[in-house]
Amino acid sequence: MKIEHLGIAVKSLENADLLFSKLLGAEPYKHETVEREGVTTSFYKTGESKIELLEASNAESPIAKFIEKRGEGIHHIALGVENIAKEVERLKKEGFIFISEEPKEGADNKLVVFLHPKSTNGVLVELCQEKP
Ligand SMILES: CC[C@@H](C(=O)O)C(=O)SCCNC(=O)CCNC(=O)[C@H](O)C(C)(C)COP(=O)(O)OP(=O)(O)OC[C@H]1O[C@@H](n2cnc3c(N)ncnc32)[C@H](O)[C@@H]1OP(=O)(O)O
Ligand SMILES: [Co+2]
Repeated sequence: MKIEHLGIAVKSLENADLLFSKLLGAEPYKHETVEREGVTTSFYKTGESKIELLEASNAESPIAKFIEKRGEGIHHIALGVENIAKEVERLKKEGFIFISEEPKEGADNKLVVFLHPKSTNGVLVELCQEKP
C-alpha cells in the first residue's frame, strides 16, 4: 500500500491554498466539492502522493466538527489499494472497525471507505481505490 494522500483540515481553503502553493511551489491541480462528505477539497501533487486540503461545506461536516474540537491540522491518512472490497474483508478479519463498509464515491475519481480512529491508534484512515 502507498500513502495516496494526506487530508488536512483547514478553516479557509482560499487562505490555505495561498500558503500551500507557496510551500510546495505549485498550484493545486484540482478543486472539488463532495457534498455527501460535507467537504470542498483542493489537491496538490507531492511526488507519488498528494495533499488534500479540506474545508467544511456545511455546519454538520466532519471537518467542521474536527476543527471545532481539535483545530486545523492533519485529519486523515489515505492508503491507496488495488481492490477496496478485498481490503475491507481482510481488515475486518484482522479486527479493524469500519465507519461504513460500503465503498462510496470520494474526490479525484476514487472509491473510499474509512476505518474508525478508535481502531487505528487515534488516526482516521481512508482506503481509496481508483474508480473502475
Ligand atoms: C472528499 C472525500 C474523501 C476523499 O476522497 O479523500 C475525504 O477525504 S472526506 C473527509 C471527510 N470525511 C470523513 O471524515 C468521513 C469519516 N469521518 C467520520 O465519519 C467522522 O468524522 C468520525 C471519525 C466517525 C467522527 O465522527 P463523530 O463521532 O460524529 O464526531 P465526534 O466529533 O463526536 O468525534 C468522536 C471522536 O472521534 C475523534 N475524531 C473525530 N475525527 C477524527 C479524526 N479525523 N482523526 C482522529 N480522531 C478523530 C474525536 O476527536 C472524538 O474523540 P473523543 O473526543 O476522544 O471522543
Ligand atoms: Co481523503
